Amino acid sequence: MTLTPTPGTDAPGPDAPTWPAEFAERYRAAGHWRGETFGSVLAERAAAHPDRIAVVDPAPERRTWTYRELEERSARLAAGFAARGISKGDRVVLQLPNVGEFVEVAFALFRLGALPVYALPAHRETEIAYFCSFTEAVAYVIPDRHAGFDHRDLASKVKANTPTLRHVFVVGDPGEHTPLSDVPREADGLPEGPAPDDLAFLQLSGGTTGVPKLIPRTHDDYIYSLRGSDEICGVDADTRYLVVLPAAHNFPMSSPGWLGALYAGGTVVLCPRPDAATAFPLVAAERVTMTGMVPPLALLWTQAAEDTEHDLSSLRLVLVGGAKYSEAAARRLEPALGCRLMQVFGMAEGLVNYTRLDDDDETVVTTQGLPISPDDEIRVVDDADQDVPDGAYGHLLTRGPYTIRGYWRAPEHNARSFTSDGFYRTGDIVRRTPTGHLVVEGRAKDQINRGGEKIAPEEIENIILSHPSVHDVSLVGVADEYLGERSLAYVILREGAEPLKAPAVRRLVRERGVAAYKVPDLVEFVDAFPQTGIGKISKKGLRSDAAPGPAAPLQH
Ligand SMILES: O=C(O)c1cccc(O)c1O
Repeated sequence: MTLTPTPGTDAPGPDAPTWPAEFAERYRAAGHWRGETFGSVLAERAAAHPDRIAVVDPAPERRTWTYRELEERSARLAAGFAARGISKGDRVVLQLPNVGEFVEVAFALFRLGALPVYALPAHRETEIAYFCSFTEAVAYVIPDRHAGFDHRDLASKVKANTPTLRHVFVVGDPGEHTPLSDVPREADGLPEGPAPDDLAFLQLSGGTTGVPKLIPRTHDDYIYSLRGSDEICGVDADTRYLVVLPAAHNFPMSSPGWLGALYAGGTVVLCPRPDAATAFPLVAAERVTMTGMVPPLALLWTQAAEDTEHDLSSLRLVLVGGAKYSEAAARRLEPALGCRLMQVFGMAEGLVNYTRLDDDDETVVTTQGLPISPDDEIRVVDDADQDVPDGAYGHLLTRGPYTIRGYWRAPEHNARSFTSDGFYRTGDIVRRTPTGHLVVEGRAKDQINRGGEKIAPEEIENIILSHPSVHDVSLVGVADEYLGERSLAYVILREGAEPLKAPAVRRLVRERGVAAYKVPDLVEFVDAFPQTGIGKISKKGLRSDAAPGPAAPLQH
């Protein structure tokens, strides 16, 4: 692994903790880490079946990339990036919707060993400015406009404030920036690529703190999770995987996702929007066999499929995960969509669990599955880190061949989020069934899971606290039939301060420039928060005080 000094600290140190040598040796000896890189995998697939379709981007005009085209175009783009001064280890914030260029740029960066930082299309100035400055990004890749938002203006503002940011590449009309299509497609000049144990990219953590943490994944570890996922889900060269969720999310990327489909030599179909009206005709036209989605979307698809004219008969498997999926909803999916359901419980930090294709129906609708790997170590512990018996609820800790040993440049946070022997504290409360399947009961970490989008309350509380009329605030998740949870801000106003109304609180958050899914769904003004024995705010108390209300619409 290439280690670069951490700026701002005296001691040069690794950007992220990695696996101790004896673990790395064990994972190699077991055949988990095979010395592949994303560049080598794509080159092999392109050599083996150059004319097979790798990527389909159906909108607005159908475009396809064969394996040969994807490999050639991404290698030439990599050389073009290199000619523009982007090198191995540099960070590049990648914020594209589900378009073919996402795949092409990602593979160009993989080939170069530059690290994509996967921003979501929903991220706005606050998040993007932070990703660019914290990672000292040298480039930022955007669409011109997407979902009614002009990303070029945002890029101009961020570039003005980020000294390291030298390039903004735009897919589409560039405005004052550089069109991605202007990057020279060089035939040679491609420098040596990364090693298999080098970092491949930085994924975003759902987070529990004021700012999101970055998750460093290596070629070795991520490719192992793809191979394992492919095996479990039955992904092969005939798989046609529809990317319904934003491609930057870990779930549609790797469980088994678009990267899993490409690893197996299958075809990736990019869905521009996740709604059934957009996706069903694509499933029919492209003969899609597999996809993955969050529970609220699975519910919409289930309802829509019960009365559709579109031919969904090509679908074999739908994966559902990312948030709580009710047993009742899970029972309806298979008959409605006419395909197999698989529950997946995963995290961008690593560990991914799947129910299995040969699990009985009861297990599929009531559990969140088994880990990918026999070398995934699972501990379920009490508050004192003592193991609880099987069947009892406890904190889920995990360590293994594709679970990180620490976040990127976050030593203090790492000391809290990992045990001294390298187990990641997931923050989830689970129990294990006699077959080893995990059932997720809830979470201990301070995080809201809004239909699969994770919100760190602290980040939003800090914004609301900046208002002069606000004395204190607590953002909590409240049960929602449709999203699983939505967010409620309890606000205590300062005595004698200008009164504040709920829409003003929501506007304050929105105008700070954060992703729309983080804007509180509900705001309530209270005189005091429920207190616990030790006087700290009880988020749990707040949650149980809040009555579930009517379902909110899903925001794309
Ligand atoms: O982050 C997640 O919620 C998630 C869910 C399912 C599968 C994954 O890989 C995930 O990262």
